Amino acid sequence: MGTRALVVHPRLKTEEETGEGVRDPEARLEEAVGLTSAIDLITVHSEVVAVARPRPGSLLGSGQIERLAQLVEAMEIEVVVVDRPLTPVQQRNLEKALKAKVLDRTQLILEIFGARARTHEGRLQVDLASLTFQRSRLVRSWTHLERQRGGTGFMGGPGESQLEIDRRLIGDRITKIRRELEEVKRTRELHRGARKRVPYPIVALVGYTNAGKSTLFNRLSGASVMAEDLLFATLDPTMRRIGLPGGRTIILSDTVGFISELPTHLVAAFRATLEEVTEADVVVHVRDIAHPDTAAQKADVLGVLADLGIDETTRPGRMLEVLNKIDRLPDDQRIALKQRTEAGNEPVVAVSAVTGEGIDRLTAAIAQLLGVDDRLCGFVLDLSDGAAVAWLYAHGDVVERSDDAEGTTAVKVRLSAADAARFEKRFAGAIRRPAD
Ligand SMILES: Nc1nc2c(ncn2[C@@H]2O[C@H](COP(=O)(O)OP(=O)(O)OP(=O)(O)O)[C@@H](O)[C@H]2O)c(=O)[nH]1
Repeated sequence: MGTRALVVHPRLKTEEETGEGVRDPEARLEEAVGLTSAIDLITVHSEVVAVARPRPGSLLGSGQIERLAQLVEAMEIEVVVVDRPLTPVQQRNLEKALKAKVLDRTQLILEIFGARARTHEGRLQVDLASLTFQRSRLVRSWTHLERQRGGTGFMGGPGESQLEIDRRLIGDRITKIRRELEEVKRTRELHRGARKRVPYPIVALVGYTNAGKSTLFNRLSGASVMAEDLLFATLDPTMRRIGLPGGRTIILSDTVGFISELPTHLVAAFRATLEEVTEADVVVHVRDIAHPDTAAQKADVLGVLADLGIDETTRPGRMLEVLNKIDRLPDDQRIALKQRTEAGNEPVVAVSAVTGEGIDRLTAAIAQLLGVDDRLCGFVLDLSDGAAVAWLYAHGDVVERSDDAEGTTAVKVRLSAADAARFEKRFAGAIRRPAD
C-alpha cells in the first residue's frame, strides 16, 4: 500500500497583486499532484489554499492549519506536500501542527530528479543537491537518501550529538561526491566519444513536465520496435532506435521534464540530466497544447534550452515543435490548429500521443529535418558485401536501386555530406565505381 498524501498549493495573494508570471492555481495544483504521484505517493486530497499574508513561521494561517490538521487526521494522511518552497522553521512548525511529514516543493523536485537521473553524473548532482539541502536543514529528505543508505543515520529524532554526527557524515559525503563529480567530468569526454560512435542521428524529446514526452516516446518506438542488439543494449533505457519513413534510422532520447521556478541549487542537477540534449542532432519540443499555461511553459522550456546554448540560431532548422494532446481540444480549435500546422510554413506538428493522430506527420517531419542538407549520391556496389547496402538503407533515403546479373547493384541514395564521406571511407572495398 502506498503512502497517503495531501497536496496543497498555496495561492499567494501578494504574488497575484504584482501580477508577474502568475499561473493558473488549479493547473499548478494539478501539476503538483502529478509530481507527487511520480514519487509513488497516493494523493487522497488536494486543494488550492488562498494565502492573503504569508506567515513567516508557518506560511499558512492558523485557521487553515487547523482545518488541514483535521483533514490529515480524518483521512489518515501521512505526508503533506506544500507546493512552495518552505523555510526550515515553516516546515518544522507545519509538521508539528499537522502531525504529518511535510514535503515542500524543493524536496518534491529533488525526489523526482533522484528517481529519474539517468547518467552517473546526473545521479551525483542530485545527491549533492540533496545533501546540501539537508545540511541546511538537518532534516531528512523523504526517501532519496533513505533508499541509498538503507535507512540508517537520518531516521528518527536525533539528539544533539546525533545531529553533530549527521552533520559530519553529510559533510564527508559532500566532499566525496564533489571529488567523484570532478572525476566524472574529466572522463565525460570519453562518454562523449562513445556517443559519437552511435552511428545514427540522435533526436531528443524535451518539454515541460506532463507534456506527454514519455507517452510520445512509447508511441514512436512502439510503432517500430527493433530487436535489441549489442550496441544498443549498452545505451540508456531512455534511448531507443527507431526507423523513420524512408528507411532512415534514428536514436530517440527521452529526457526529464522541465519545471518552473526551479530552485537555484537544483539547476546543476537538472542540467546534468539534460546532457544528451546538447548533443542531439534534432531537438523536439513537446508541448501540452491543451494546458491553460501552455504559452508560459513554452517560454520556460525555451529559456532553459537557450541557457544550454540550444536555439534556432545555434541549430538552424534542427528544432521541431510538437503540439501534443490535440484530442483534448474542442473540434473547431483542433481543426484550425491542424490546418495551420499542415500548411507546412512552420516547423510545428500537431499530434495526440494517446490517439496516434498526427504521428505519421511527425516522423515525416523529423525525416525531413534530418534530410535538409542531403544530396543525391550514386554508387555501384559489390553485392557480396551486403553490409554496404544495408548501411545505405539505414543512414540514407534510398531512392533507386537496380541489381544486375554480375553481382553488383547500382544505388541512388540521399545522404548527408558527412555520411557520404563516412560511407566512402568505410566501404571503399565494396564500391566498384561511383555511379553517374
Ligand atoms: N489526452 C491526452 N493525454 C495525453 C497525451 N499525451 C500524454 N497524455 C497524458 O499526459 C500525462 C503525462 O504524460 P507523460 O508522457 O508522462 O508526460 P511527460 O512529459 O513524460 O512527463 P514528465 O515525465 O513529468 O516530464 C499522462 O497522464 C498521459 O496519459 C495526449 O496526446 N492526449
